[in-house]
Order: sequence, then structure tokens, then C-alpha cells
Amino acid sequence: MTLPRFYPIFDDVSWLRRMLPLGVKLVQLRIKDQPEDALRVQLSEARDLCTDHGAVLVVNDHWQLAIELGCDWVHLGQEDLDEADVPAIRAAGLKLGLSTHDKAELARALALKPDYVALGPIYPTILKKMKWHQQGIEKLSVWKALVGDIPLVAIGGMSTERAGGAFESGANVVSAVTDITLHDDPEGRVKAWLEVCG
Ligand SMILES: Cc1ncc(COP(=O)(O)OP(=O)(O)O)c(N)n1
Ligand SMILES: Cc1ncsc1CCOP(=O)(O)O
Ligand SMILES: [Mg+2]
Repeated sequence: MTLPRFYPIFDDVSWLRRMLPLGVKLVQLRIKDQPEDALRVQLSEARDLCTDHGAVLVVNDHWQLAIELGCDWVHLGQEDLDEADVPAIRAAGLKLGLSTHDKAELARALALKPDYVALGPIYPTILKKMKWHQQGIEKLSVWKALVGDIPLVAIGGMSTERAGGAFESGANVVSAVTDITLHDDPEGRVKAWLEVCG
């Protein structure tokens, strides 16, 4: 499967309203700590916006709502996997992206036949506290050799300047959060990302 090479992640559907018209074709909604009714509103609007713009929406964490709302993709981390019903996700026809940080996690992920594998943080990230400091760009080549044709997503501390190196090292997709959301000109940054990712 070929995924768009640029994969921004946002924490509110208002970002999708701003960024999808610029040409973003793959986006994750990563919302933490919101009540279920608010999540339902956000995810429903995000689903419809992505349909209107021909973009792929990936729902982070909230796999039951993603099923209920007819979304197409979910992203789960290793801790999410402890709780998630992957057969139910698959039975509902959703595609699945999985986080990995070491070889044991990668083996667990590959056993679930994911639709992409993410490796991170490639560089230090300021978005959240992680037990993994930085994986380094070289690990992308090791991961690519292990995942084969499964798309490989590079995440963590990525920027437009660092994207080329990640692609050269084997990433198929590069994901970013704060490089966009904390930028003085987020729209301008997204346009630069779209340029860099072709
Ligand atoms: C593309 C992508 N890669 C990794 C993550 C992190 O997922 P997870 O480990 O479950 O952590 P949270 O994002 O849920 O805090 C991701 N969301 N997307
Ligand atoms: C959610 C997540 N998972 C691994 S790194 C990361 C954070 C990415 O954010 P940023 O692009 O701002 O470093
Ligand atoms: Mg998660």
C-alpha cells in the first residue's frame, strides 16, 4: 500500500479545518483527556472533512469510537494494544498503524499484520515524556529491512529539514506534531512539508 509521505498529527479538529484545504492527504487526530461525547463530535467532523478532501484520517487510541463512527484507520501504541480488541478492529474493516520502539515490540506488531509500522522517537521530542530518548536515523534502515513492504513511519522530533534524511534511511512516511503546531506560521510550515515530501 502506498501512503502519502507527509503525516501531520493534530489534537483538535480545528487544525484539520485549516490544514486539509492546503493538500494534506494523511492526518492523525490525537486527542487526549476529553469526554466521550466531545470526542464523538470531533471524530465525526474529522471523518467528514477527510472524506470531503480525499484524505485519510487516522484515529489515535479511540478504536471503539473509530469503529462506531465508520472511520477507516486507527493508530495504537503498545500499551493501547494491551487493552484493544484487534480482531474487532479488523472485523470492522479498519486499517491499523502501530508504534514500535524496540525489536520485541516490532515482533509483536508484525504478528498483527499492521498497515504501517511507526518507529520513534527518531529525534528527541518535546511533545510528551517518553522512556525512549532518541532512536536515531540509522535505526530506520534496520526497521525497513525488517518490515519489508509494510510502510514505515518516522516520528519524533521530525522537521522539514530532517525529513529528507529519514526518507533516505528507509522511512516511507514522516510524521510531525510540534514542528507544525508550535511554528509561528503553521500553514506556511505545512506548505513547506508538502513541498519537501513531494
Ligand atoms: C504515527 C504515530 N506514531 C506513534 C504514535 C504514538 O502512539 P502511542 O505510543 O500510543 O502514544 P500516544 O500518541 O497515544 O500518546 C502515534 N500516535 N502516531
Ligand atoms: C506521539 C509520539 N510518538 C513517538 S514520538 C511522538 C511525538 C511526536 O511529536 P513531535 O513531532 O512534536 O516530536
Ligand atoms: Mg496511544
